[in-house]
Amino acid sequence: MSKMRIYELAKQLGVANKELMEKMKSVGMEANSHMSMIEESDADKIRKLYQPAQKAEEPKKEAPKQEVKEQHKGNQQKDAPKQDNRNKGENKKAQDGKNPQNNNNQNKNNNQNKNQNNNAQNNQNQGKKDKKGKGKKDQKPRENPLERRRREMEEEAALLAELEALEAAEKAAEPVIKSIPASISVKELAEVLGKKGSDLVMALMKKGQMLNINATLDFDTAAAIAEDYNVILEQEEEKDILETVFAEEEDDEKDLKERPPVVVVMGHVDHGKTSLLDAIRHSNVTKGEAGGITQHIGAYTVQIDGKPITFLDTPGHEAFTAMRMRGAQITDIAILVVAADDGVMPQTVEAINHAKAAGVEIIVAINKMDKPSANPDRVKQELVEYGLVAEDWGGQTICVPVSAVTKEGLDSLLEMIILVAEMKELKANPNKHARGAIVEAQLDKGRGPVATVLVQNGTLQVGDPIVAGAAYGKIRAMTDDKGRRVKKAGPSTPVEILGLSEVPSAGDSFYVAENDKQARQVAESIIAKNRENMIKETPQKVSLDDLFSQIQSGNMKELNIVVKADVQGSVEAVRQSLERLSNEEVRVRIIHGGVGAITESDVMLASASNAIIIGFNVRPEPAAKAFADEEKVDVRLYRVIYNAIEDITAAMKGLLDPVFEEQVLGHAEVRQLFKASGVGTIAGSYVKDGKFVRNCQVRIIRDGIVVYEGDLESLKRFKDDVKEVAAGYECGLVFKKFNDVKEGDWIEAYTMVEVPR
Ligand SMILES: Nc1nc2c(ncn2[C@@H]2O[C@H](COP(=O)(O)OP(=O)(O)OP(=O)(O)O)[C@@H](O)[C@H]2O)c(=O)[nH]1
Repeated sequence: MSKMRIYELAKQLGVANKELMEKMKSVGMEANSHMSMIEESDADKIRKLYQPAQKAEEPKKEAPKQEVKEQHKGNQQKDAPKQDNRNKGENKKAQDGKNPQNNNNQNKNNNQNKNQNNNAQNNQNQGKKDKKGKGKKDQKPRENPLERRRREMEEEAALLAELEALEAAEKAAEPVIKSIPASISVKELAEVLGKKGSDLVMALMKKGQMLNINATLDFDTAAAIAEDYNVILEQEEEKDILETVFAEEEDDEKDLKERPPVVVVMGHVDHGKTSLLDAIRHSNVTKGEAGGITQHIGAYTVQIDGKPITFLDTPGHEAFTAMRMRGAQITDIAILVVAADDGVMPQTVEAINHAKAAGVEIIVAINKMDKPSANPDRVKQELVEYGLVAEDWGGQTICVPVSAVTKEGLDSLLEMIILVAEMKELKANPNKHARGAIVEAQLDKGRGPVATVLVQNGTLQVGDPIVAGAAYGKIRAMTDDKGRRVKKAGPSTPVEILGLSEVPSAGDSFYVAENDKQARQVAESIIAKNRENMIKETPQKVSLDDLFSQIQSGNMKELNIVVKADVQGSVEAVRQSLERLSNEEVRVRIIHGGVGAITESDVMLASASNAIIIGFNVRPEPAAKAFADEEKVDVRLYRVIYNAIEDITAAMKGLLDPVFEEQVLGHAEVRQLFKASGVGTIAGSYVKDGKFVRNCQVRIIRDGIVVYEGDLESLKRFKDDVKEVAAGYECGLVFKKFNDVKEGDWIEAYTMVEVPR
């Protein structure tokens, strides 16, 4: 055992927890609770501190009990030793310090002892002793045998009572160990301690703790109270509600049917994951992606020679490790894409590690073979270092040279996937309630929460009541990856579902409940638990500008952040990247992450927990913005994750550059759209507040989400270009390179102004 709890050591050493903790503190060790763990080496040091004292005490502690027991035995057999032992028994009390008054008698008794011993042993030599004159001096008046027997019996009874009392006392001194949840009411604690609630309240009051019977105590407080009652509390392990309610029974072999493999494509940024998947499904996703980086997980099934393969498209940038991890955990095979002209890169290694950790089979696709600088041997060479030895090099790793551009090698790659899948004998039971994972989820204006899910076992059906974390609901509609309405989805099938009460988190498991009521109840208990945790985790305002000075002055040990983003995947990505910035001085902690606009409740949480708010592709609701100003909550808005990471890194080092801050000029609502040849779409809008000026910058906000950010191409009143349009007037807005504006869109006009730090 390399670690132990303080109370265990106290028990070993036979000392009170408090005393031991004091001792530990006196030698500079941490000892905040008797439940704390300590290293065995520290325990040893403490043992040494107690050793000399213990050695001296040991015989005192152990021997008496032994002797009392022996004496009892002896009394029943022999005469002389009985007397001897009884005295020892009495001595023991004195030595134990339980009967200090006996100390005075100790010597006397000892003497008596010795003398009586002598008497007993030398009865036969009485005459001899008398001659020497010793026996004569110690001789007692002769006792009547009946009286002697009565006296012996009385002594025996007294000794037995003493022995019992001793054992009872020892038993009582041994602390009782009980388990409680992470928090408990005073009343419940009293029950655990075997006390009346009112008695415990009184006892706490005497100690200056004014608590009523329904007050909730956290674990540490309850443990400290329990210690006074010689009860050691252990915290019950928290069970995952979902896993408890939906514990899965193992499937019968006969119910299992073959299922398609779930394949994830991993690899370093720009090594061609998206292009490869595109080539496989003959579509072209790359073109639609903002900035060329895949930011949302996708899932779809392709049929290869009549055999289905489900692909999960995972994003490539390091910031998306979280999403990739989830991808790896719900998949059977990982295609590791390595560009032949670039070789093994940091995220290649990361991907290898994730795949290995998840026990996923790796197939290497050496991509970009069409490039003249392609060097597949170098890739194979580099992979060896990570335990992947190519088959043609005598190893077990399948490596397929491919080109997403020329499509060379794609057939071999797919063949290999099918081969590996067949070898793995992937099976599931389609004839039961479904369970699986949320691959991606977002809020859709018209449809509500929309989630892409992957069924892992069972069959998911329209109408099923499901739970995924705090989200629950009856499945209203299901769409497959080709956008077709479906009624059922079996194992390894990705589908988009509608009907959830809220947006679940990507990576959450989902379960089909027995009925709507069960689904709601389970989700509600999860919501209650989350709320409880959130309240617990709050207290102590910070802005990025003064972060460094706060860290320097030692006031800042934790940088709390609330993250809001357009899709759940980005929340997770931002969370992962930011938490990784933690260093020795300050821990970066994401206290809340969610999808959608920044709301008043986000500001409230940030204010209460001294957090800053990071918005990624979202804006604050107007009321939330005002509230944040009032509460002095620092709200930072970003379009790109890198910039958020850069800012926070710089702030932590005190290196934030003087920045330009945007100044909002006004807002307008789009009321009618006009098309004009040569101009594009003109958004007939009404300026609600502030003003719009020529050449200002604008962002188009739809349901709290920024759908466009850029320059205002032209500002019109009727047919004329104007310099400025004030609140209460209509105007025509044309956006630079953007025509997808819709009626009801909210337009924010702003300009950048330099602000001194
Ligand atoms: N010549 C050549 N270029 C390729 C090949 N595959 C991908 N590319 C190019 O490499 C670049 C990156 O490709 P993507 O498919 O976006 O790479 P990715 O790994 O999905 O990148 P992220 O989504 O940003 O992580 C693009 O310019 C592609 O056109 C290939 O086989 N040959």
